[in-house]
Amino acid sequence: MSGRTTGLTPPDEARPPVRHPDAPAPGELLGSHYDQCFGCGAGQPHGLHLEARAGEGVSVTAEFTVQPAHQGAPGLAHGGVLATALDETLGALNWVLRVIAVTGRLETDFLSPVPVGTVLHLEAEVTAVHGRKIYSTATGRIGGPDGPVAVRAQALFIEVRVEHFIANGRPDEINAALADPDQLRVARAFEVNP
Ligand SMILES: CCCCCCCC(=O)SCCNC(=O)CCNC(=O)[C@H](O)C(C)(C)COP(=O)(O)OP(=O)(O)OC[C@H]1O[C@@H](n2cnc3c(N)ncnc32)[C@H](O)[C@@H]1OP(=O)(O)O
Repeated sequence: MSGRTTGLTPPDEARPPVRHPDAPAPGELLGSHYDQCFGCGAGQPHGLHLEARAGEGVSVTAEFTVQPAHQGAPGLAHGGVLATALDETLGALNWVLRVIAVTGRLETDFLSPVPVGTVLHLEAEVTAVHGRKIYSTATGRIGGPDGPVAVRAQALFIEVRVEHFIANGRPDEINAALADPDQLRVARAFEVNP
């Protein structure tokens, strides 16, 4: 037994999230955190190419269009792809907090099938922070911000240092990322956080 708490409900001592003073302005396009990311990278031909924007407070919005490569059943999005879209949108909250955090736990509800060709509109917000633990929620709506909710998630992200990636990533990709000035700029943007 590790004694680890696996609940997604913040403890009583958790505090409300704080928008970083240098966070991108509401409406600003956040860009990809990594060109080869399956969720947001332009370098992945069959990836989601999800585009996220900063929202008000500690929130983001995002969109992605379900492609034929994302099918799980004829004409319908794969559930794992939809979970990826939720995960990626939740990960984009890092830009607003200006911390680096990775998914520790992701609980997903699938409310209705999502056909190929759908523009999925996603919203995510941080609800509470406790130490390195970041509690957040996300929803995905069909067609736009007022469309019916098709998927939703509750998540726990854990703050990590950039060394997490250097220590665990495959050397080829790590070395390529370290040699890429754009990638270093993204990493440094988060490291300024006290
Ligand atoms: C750069 C951003 C990219 C964003 C892309 C989209 C998001 C992603 O998909 S990220 C990729 C998927 N996620 C991962 O690869 C993470 C893999 N997991 C890990 O590396 C580690 O388990 C990690 C870093 C999460 C936690 O390990 P570690 O740093 O040793 O922390 P640890 O001490 O175990 O836990 C810290 C706290 O979090 C809690 N915690 C950790 N994992 C979990 C979990 N799965 N469920 C619940 N609680 C957890 C612990 O209980 C502990 O709580 P407390 O402080 O109250 O005791």
